[in-house]
Amino acid sequence: MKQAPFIAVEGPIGAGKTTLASMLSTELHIPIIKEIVEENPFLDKFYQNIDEWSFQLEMFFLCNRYKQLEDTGLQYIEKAQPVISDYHIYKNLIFAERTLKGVKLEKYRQIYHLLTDDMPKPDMIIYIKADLDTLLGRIRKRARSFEQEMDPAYLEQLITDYDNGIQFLAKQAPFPKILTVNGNEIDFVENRAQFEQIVSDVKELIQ
Ligand SMILES: Nc1ncnc2c1ncn2[C@@H]1O[C@H](COP(=O)(O)OP(=O)(O)OP(=O)(O)O)[C@@H](O)[C@H]1O
Ligand SMILES: Nc1nc(=O)c2ncn([C@H]3C[C@H](O)[C@@H](CO)O3)c2[nH]1
Repeated sequence: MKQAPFIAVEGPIGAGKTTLASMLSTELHIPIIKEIVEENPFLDKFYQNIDEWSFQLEMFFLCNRYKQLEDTGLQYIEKAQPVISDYHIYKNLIFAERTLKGVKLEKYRQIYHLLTDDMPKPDMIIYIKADLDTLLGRIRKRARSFEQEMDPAYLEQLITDYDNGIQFLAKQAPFPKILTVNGNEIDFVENRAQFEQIVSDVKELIQ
């Protein structure tokens, strides 16, 4: 593993990615790249009508993340500086494969590969796994209005899609190290010892 790792925190909606990435960034003194959520003009509409708004939403996420990844490459990776992100670019495809169909999915796949195949990829993924009840509880607690009517079946499918997606990524160059965190049982927010165990696992993997 490199001395200046590119770490991505992943997991389905509400798993705790931003929370854990922020805590690790502070603890390890590594700059963080965070997903932009509030300025997204399509999320609200998407949750009201997925079929109608999915292409616009997926393209919006892809363009934003492409720009962030481009900047991350220039500011950190090319200068051999460590960085942590609260997502992996591959999540675009995980979601798009679930929300798009037919010609739009095919067009999206082509654009996704064109934009991202030659971009830097994380060398470590912290994968927060959590079951449906845990995620629904966290989404409720966070209380973003547009997420409150989310269909549990959509979230349940994404849990499986994430398992498959992370397994796929583990086999792709640069063969990222995967640290799986049990988000049902490990409360890195309230339990300091559990958070410190994650920090220690991360340090061991990035040595
Ligand atoms: N391990 C945990 N124990 C208890 N609460 C948690 C834990 N992880 C996250 N939370 C809480 O759950 C909510 C969701 O966390 P967060 O916003 O970090 O999730 P996320 O994975 O980044 O979500 P999204 O997929 O929407 O970007 C927050 O209110 C956070 O405080
Ligand atoms: N459809 C879709 N595609 C994505 O790439 C994507 N990334 C995040 N999200 C949703 C999850 C949270 O509600 C909210 C904040 O993460 O946005 C996405 N939804």
